[in-house]
Amino acid sequence: MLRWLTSGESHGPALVGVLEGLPAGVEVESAHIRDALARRRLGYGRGARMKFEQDEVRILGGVRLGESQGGPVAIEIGNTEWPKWVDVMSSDPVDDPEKLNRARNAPLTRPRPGHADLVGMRKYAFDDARPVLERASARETAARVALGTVAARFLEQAAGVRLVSHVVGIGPVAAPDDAALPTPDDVAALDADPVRCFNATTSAAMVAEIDECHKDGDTLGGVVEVLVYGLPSGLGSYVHADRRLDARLAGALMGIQAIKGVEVGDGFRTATRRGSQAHDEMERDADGVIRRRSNRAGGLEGGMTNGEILRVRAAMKPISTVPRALDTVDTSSNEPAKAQHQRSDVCAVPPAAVVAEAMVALVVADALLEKTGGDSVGEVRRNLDAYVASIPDLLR
Ligand SMILES: Cc1cc2nc3c(=O)[nH]c(=O)nc-3n(C[C@H](O)[C@H](O)[C@H](O)COP(=O)(O)O)c2cc1C
Ligand SMILES: C=C(O[C@@H]1CC(C(=O)O)=C[C@@H](OP(=O)(O)O)[C@H]1O)C(=O)O
Repeated sequence: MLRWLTSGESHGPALVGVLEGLPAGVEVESAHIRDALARRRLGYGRGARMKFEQDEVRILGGVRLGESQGGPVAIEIGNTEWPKWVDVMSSDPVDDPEKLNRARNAPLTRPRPGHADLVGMRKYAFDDARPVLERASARETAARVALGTVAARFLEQAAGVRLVSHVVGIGPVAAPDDAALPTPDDVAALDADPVRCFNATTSAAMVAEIDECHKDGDTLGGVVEVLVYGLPSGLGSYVHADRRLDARLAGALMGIQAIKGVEVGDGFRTATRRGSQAHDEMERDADGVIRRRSNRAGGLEGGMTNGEILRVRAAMKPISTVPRALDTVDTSSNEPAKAQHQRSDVCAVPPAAVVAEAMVALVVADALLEKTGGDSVGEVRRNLDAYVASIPDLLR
């Protein structure tokens, strides 16, 4: 079983992620994590913070000489902006009140509709939204991307499984339904696209939409898709609700800040079709292997992978820190007010795709280990090969 946890605040000294249950022998170095974190910072429409803040990666445990050792992997992501926040975000009490008497520490009492501010203040009995937004912030997703990178490396090395994430919609601009799917060979091109979109015409329209929205003092959401190539049949299970891989993927994706919907395969579009047009008909190929003529199911049937490309989508709502601020109530005076706004992303859909990819990697790596067991990459690979060789119709 693969378990993971993150800790840390948006303006704290560092985030920390811990991944427990990873087999020994996964080749992973801090440079791999640094590269993945750099991909999470990409994306047209991100706010000023992405330009000046840097991630500082340190693997603290579980990896020796570039290989996982079987123990929990702990990764620290330091924040170069920490010196500005040393007093306001100090974990120990600050003796000198002057140090806290700064604008940066002024209580935030104008909660943003759509953010965690108001309910977080009520629930944890704060009279300031600062501690709420510090932990609700998607800065935390940097730790998830770090852990997901380790999971993805495990998947590739143990099973040849590779992931791709891309953006299929920003606001009203959507990639055509019949657009070609990007493959793992297209990842460099996706990283180079300003909005992580595989279709040049759609990408240009998305950039224009972000520009328009920025001009209007508004924000945008969108839809991301994660594809997983090379999965064997039979990860997950139909036998109980909490073992269904579709349910586990949906939970993991919904756990990302601002994700409000998840689709598996053609998802909601499938609900509009007749059965004859909704499923993936089977046939035997020349080698006797049972293949599908289509992949509307997105590689999942009965809560299990079916050997086709896994395809899941997640819908992100528009950023709630709207520059042209929304109406709220000041919790210190109870008077009507405009919601707090200093700066914000206009659109964070491209980084959300990278975060979604990390979450899918963690869930799929967990499901692979559940199927194969194994304490080392070699043992996982042997067990997987033996299982695949035993599937009757694959005739191996
Ligand atoms: C990559 C990423 C970047 C985000 N950037 C911002 C931002 O700059 N401003 C903002 O208000 N919300 C941003 N969000 C969304 C908030 O974190 C999220 O709306 C908030 O935590 C409340 O959670 P909920 O939307 O799931 O209800 C971002 C989310 C992601 C995934
Ligand atoms: C820092 C990151 O994203 C932040 C997520 C976020 C939020 O409310 O979720 C709000 C913004 O931070 P601030 O309000 O300080 O400008 C984003 O920059 C990051 O992704 O690394």
